[in-house]
Amino acid sequence: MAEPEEDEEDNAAALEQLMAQAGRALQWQELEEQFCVLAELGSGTYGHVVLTEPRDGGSPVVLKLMLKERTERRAFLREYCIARCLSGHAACIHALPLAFENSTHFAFGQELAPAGDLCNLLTPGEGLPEVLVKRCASQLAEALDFMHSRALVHRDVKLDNVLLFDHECRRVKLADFGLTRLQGSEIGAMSGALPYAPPELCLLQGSDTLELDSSLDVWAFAVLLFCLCTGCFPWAVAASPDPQFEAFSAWQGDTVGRGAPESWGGFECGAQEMLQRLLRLDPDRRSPAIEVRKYLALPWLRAPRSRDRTDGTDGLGAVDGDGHGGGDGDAHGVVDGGPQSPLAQGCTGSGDDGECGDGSYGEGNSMPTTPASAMALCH
Ligand SMILES: Nc1ncnc2c1ncn2[C@@H]1O[C@H](COP(=O)(O)OP(=O)(O)OP(=O)(O)O)[C@@H](O)[C@H]1O
Repeated sequence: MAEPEEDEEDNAAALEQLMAQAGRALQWQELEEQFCVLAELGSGTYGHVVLTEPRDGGSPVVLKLMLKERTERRAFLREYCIARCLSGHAACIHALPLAFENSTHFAFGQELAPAGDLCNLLTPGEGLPEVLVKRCASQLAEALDFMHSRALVHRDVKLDNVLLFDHECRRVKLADFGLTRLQGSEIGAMSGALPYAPPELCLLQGSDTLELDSSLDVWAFAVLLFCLCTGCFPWAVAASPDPQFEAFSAWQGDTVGRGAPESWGGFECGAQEMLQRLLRLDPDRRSPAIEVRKYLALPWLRAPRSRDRTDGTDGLGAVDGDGHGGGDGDAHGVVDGGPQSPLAQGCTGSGDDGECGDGSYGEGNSMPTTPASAMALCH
């Protein structure tokens, strides 16, 4: 059997080979000559994502345009090749065999996710109905399991990078493989602390590095699930002296069973256990993402909201007329500390001891605003 280092070298060599092939095949093409740009779907650090119509007919195509002045050729080829490799999975966005460059941009084609991303759907401070959260959880777990089985670590699991094909989350896909790297790669400290980053990454300083592992995605996935359930981040940063993170760490290490911190009180026992296992402080002890499947049949949230079905079955009840679950259509909302919903109340709990199994969390719980919940959920 091959040693892990040999596997890593083989994977790295295979990716290099794909990138070299893609680089040789890359054509020079002016965007406007071939495509009519219909709309901008999003923009990020490296460029824009636009909906286009090919001038010679055919279905609309999404193009991810990356500014050459901000994108190295290798980085573009890596993202394109990884996206193509993952295209075979139902829960990974499908990248088309279409890539080109011109004087200003690199570009590659993708299928259209007609309902935008998870930021469109989430009402800050409120969270989604449990049935929708579970649909997202199960599909994203499959996507991550697929990536991790191929030694790829996404490294940017967040609400903005989960694309929707309908407003009921029956089909969601993981996207944006710009930061994806092979397991075992050395990664450095981040410039800005992100709420999705695990403690081992938040601890890195200066020129410290970390060997990339799938457990990093698992942590971010669990933070994303918390956001979907509550409309709040569990903490601003997974490091001291963040008070929410410190309370969570104490709970994780608690041997005397003092119960969940306030912000975890709205989760049912099974969901608390699941999230604790995905958020083990020691990355070696973190569960794989696919473990969420074991918890899908259990209830996750204690305070059912009026727009939730109480039986937790797969027939979604009322979602607003626009299908956005009560949002105002602004894709990038902010948790503003204003009036909180019952789910958000469930998020910080009742101030009760948070013990599992007492079923004492109702809709009347007070919801203190926390620094973490006052952060922008999406960018
Ligand atoms: N295939 C698609 N269909 C519909 N919308 C899309 C698609 N791809 C991307 N978008 C939209 O564009 C946004 C930015 O896309 P993407 O994350 O790939 O770009 P990025 O430049 O890597 O962004 P960031 O720097 O924030 O990571 C997404 O959050 C989403 O709203």
